[in-house]
Amino acid sequence: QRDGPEFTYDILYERGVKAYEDGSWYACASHFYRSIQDYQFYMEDVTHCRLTCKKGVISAEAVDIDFELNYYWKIVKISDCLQRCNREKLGKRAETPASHLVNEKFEDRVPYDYLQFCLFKLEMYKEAAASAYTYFITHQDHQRIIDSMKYYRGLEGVTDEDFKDLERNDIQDTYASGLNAYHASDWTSAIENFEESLRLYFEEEEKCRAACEGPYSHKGHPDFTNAVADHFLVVLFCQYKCEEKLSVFGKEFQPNFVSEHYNYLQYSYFKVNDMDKAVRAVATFILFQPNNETMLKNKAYYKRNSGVHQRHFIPFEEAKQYYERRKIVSDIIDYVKTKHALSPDKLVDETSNAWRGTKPSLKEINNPHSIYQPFMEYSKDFGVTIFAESAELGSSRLAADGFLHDDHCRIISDFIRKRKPGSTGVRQITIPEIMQDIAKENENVISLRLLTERIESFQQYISAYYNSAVLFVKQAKIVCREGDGEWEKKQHEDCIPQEDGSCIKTFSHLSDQEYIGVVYLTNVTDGTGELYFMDKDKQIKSSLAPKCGRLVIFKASQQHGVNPSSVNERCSLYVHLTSNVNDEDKSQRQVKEFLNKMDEGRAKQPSEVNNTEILQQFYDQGNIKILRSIGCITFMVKEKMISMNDVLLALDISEMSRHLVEKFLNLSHPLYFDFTHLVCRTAKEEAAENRSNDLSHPVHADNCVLQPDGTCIMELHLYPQRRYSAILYLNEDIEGGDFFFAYPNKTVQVSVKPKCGRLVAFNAGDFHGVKAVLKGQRCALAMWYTMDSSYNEISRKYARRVFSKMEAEGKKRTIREKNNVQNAVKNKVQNKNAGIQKSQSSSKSASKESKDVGAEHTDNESDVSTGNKINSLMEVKSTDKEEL
Ligand SMILES: O=C(O)CCC(=O)C(=O)O
Ligand SMILES: [Fe+2]
Repeated sequence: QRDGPEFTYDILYERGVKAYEDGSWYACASHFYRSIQDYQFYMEDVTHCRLTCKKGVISAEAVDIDFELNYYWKIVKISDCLQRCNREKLGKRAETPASHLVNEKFEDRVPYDYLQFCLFKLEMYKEAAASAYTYFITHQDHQRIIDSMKYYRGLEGVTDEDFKDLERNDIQDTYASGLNAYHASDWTSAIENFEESLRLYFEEEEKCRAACEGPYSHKGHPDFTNAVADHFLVVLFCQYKCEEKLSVFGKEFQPNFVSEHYNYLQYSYFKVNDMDKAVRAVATFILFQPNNETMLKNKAYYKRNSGVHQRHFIPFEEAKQYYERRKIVSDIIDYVKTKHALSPDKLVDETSNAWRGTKPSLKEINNPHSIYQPFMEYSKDFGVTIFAESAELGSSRLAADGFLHDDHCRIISDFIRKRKPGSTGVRQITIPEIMQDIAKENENVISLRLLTERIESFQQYISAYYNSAVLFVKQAKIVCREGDGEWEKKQHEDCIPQEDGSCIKTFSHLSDQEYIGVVYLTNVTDGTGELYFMDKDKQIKSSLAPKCGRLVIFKASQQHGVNPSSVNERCSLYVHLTSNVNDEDKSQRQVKEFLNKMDEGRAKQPSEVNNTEILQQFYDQGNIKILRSIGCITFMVKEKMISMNDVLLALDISEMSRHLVEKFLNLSHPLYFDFTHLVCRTAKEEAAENRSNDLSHPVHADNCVLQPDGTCIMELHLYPQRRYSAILYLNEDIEGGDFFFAYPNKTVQVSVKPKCGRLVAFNAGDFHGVKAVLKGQRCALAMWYTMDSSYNEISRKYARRVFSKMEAEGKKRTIREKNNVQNAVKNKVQNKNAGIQKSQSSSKSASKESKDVGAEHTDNESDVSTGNKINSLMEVKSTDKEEL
């Protein structure tokens, strides 16, 4: 068993991409090199297991029972062997394989494309040329890579030899040596090389076939035989391509690569007077190409002149097996293409040259839905938890929580604020209408991005749940029902309110291929406003209360209704999906195009990570009394619970901290906020004496999960994007609550007392914790920084936008008031104006002040060095803590 690598190829790939995006060329190259190497090791182990298990079991004695039982008995034994072998070879990795999307990237040689660019940036042109060429081998129509290769070739020091296929096996080289020897009439060496190249070929071909036996996810719920056949065919098509993949010489595919060996060999054997083998080589060649005239003439010659008979023409065994195997495989494929009940064009695209990567791979064609399958799994990691399924809700229905965070709910419901209720008291806005609003006011782009991204995720989630290849959005809209009980009920006496905002008298018959997904945007806490499902007799069978982030999925044909809510407003994002592409609402696509344009082609979505999740548990334990994100405090400003200036101050101070950290670490690339929040930890009631060893926040790192053995594992669904952390303390009138850096065994390395204005900054991978707060309330502004701009904290932009709008409205109001009152009492107007101006200017001066403070205090007070990690302590003269 190999020691598992610290990071597996999928993680390294992910990091490589990030480094590439950050312009960290060295990190990019090193991550991609390591990822390619790890992938090769990994695949070697996996195929080794497949081959040895199969050989071991196949050669074991067969039980003399009927064919089928015997066969599956063997399969069971092979599978048992495989599990053991994988566990032994791969250790923990066997349990958490990389997603097949990543594997496809490796199969398709995508890492080499990144690699060539990063190497180019590092001015490693020879290496860049090799990587580019390696990528080119599977992407021969790729203009950009062709241009890059031309460019590299023109550079000084780069020669033809540098353009080598880094993924090549030894077959080509050996074959080339054979050819050279042959042309130099060195028959012995020619024979040696051609025999070796054949041996390598058969070996590689076997490995290639074993590599095809990967996972498969089924469409629908096929019965046993169909499930086996489906998976088998996918494997078989993949295996059939192995010949194409290995029969390459130079950069060209050689159609008769295997049989050509026997052509050369027959002549070489003849030349060294090995008639026995020469005759067998003739027979082998004719097996592959029965109508080849030259070889038939040769055969006649041997018969005539060397006294050999027909019975001597025995093909070589390994070639014969290879040939017969391929013959059966191609018969099966022919059969499937022409006669199989499955639509053959769906099953395989004859012209596709999957391996060369210019067309979608066979797997995609054959199994399009599989890309969605892991999606639900993956969503769990983002906090989407299924809480009711068919058993509780009725068949083909699902409800889950956590699809949106509170911030998201507010941002999305904002779109509908200006809409007036219709005659039934329902407010709604569709995506095209949102687009129109945005076109008019040119704002809300960030919110729109969030909305479309969420709709898309939802669409994938629903597709995954119904195991459907692709579902199209027929309609998406936001629907709000006013919470005012009696009035609503009257409106709906003779019809059944629907989630889409309508109220229907009779159910129309909808296709079974249409689906509805609803995500609630508000909490309805008084037990009203439920969604309910009915059976055929209109009896209510199950119901569900709306709650921000809760999603419900059901078939459109299933009859549902909505109870009016009596107090709270009931808002939801309603998405109607269909399998019929003609019914697709094209505006979804327009929105995407629009966003792409807005983003200068960079259509990356904001982080989906729920940053407050981890701290939530402390919150639940009563340890943390205040936990506020920027989104949350922005909302509080809107609701007039706190003043805008206070929040602006927090934004500015955190911004200043970011600058400080950037400067202190001497970074050449900017840091972006990943997440900012205010945390206050309060002493527990119980006696302080008993708590001296308690921790308020256990030892952890901010971007990886500390393992019992002291290592720290980056989980892609957590926060690997976080590079640095900073905590700005806001008070010191407390006992306990020391921050500390820790050793991997969790013992204290060095501790820091919180103090108003003190900033601790560190590499997000450093271990740290917080000791119990013994007395008082300890408040801090926690900040996490990333170098990946696509994680840039959306709430910060949102807050700025909300505030500037509020300010603009404030100004408008001032002008309006001014005009109105001007004509009446001039003196009063002046006073009023003065008041408003004052508060505005104080907002500006507050933020300006804090910026000046930052400029004065960029120097750090003390350094704490922990090995190769960077920790730093800085003092920031902050304004009064009460301001926050
Ligand atoms: O409040 C502190 O001093 C540290 C908090 C922390 O480490 C975290 O929230 O991840
Ligand atoms: Fe932390």
